[in-house]
Amino acid sequence: SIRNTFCLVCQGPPVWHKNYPVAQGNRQSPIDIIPHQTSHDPGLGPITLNYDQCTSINITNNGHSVVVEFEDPDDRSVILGGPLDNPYRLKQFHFHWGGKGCHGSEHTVSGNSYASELHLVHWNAVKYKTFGEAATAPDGLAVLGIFLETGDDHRWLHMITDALYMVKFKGSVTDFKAFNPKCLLPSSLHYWTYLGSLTTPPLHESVIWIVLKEPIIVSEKQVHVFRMLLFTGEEEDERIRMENNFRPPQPLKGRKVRSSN
Ligand SMILES: Cc1cc(C)[n+](CCc2c[nH]cn2)c(C)c1
Ligand SMILES: [Zn+2]
Repeated sequence: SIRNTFCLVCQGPPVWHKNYPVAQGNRQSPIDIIPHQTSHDPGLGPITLNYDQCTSINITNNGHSVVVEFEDPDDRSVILGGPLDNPYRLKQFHFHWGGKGCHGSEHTVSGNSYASELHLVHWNAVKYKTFGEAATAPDGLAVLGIFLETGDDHRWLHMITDALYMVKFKGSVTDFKAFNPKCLLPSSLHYWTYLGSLTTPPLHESVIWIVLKEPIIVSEKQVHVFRMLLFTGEEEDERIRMENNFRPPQPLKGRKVRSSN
């Protein structure tokens, strides 16, 4: 298919460094996590997710992923504890996935990738006035990463996949109220944490990553629904299936990955 030559993201990771030199920086994400090389830090407490008052707004296809956005005028839904010095406000969550039979997580574990990866994006509203400002600060964002492994149907993921039919085209959006992402968490909140970045341009090195060790189980059929989405807009004559929207692992550059107990 003719690559959308104007969309840098669509030309993929190898060319991003030309417009975003930080792509070759010292704290880029994702990374390959090698469990026995992580350092267990007894000072690293548990994370807490206070999502019970969260207010989801809508679900949208932004041409790179499918995103559920939240109201964030106050600390109604925050992540706290673990490596974080402040509560971080939930802003949005989205997914990364592969193509048919190809896995699509961003982080890998000992070189192994999962079918998909869910990112819950939070920002430090104690230190920064806006999400945009926080997204450029070294301690501005906290992203909770959750692996999706294929197996049985996930009883709540249907709420998301049923909505995908409404946002097939890039630029489409539909209401998505009263969804609490707590239903997408695994039973254990044990995690790995390290300092990293956004995984698509502008690739800001502003993310404290918290990656849960335990994946959630979803069915291949449910992952396949994500591949029905399109990178392209309704008005474009070329229809390009949204898949493989993950960045491959980046050099660790001497960073420490810490492990909760
Ligand atoms: C300001 C900002 C810009 C972008 C492209 N993103 C998405 C990049 C991304 C998706 N998954 C990991 N990083 C975020 C989260 C914030
Ligand atoms: Zn992401």
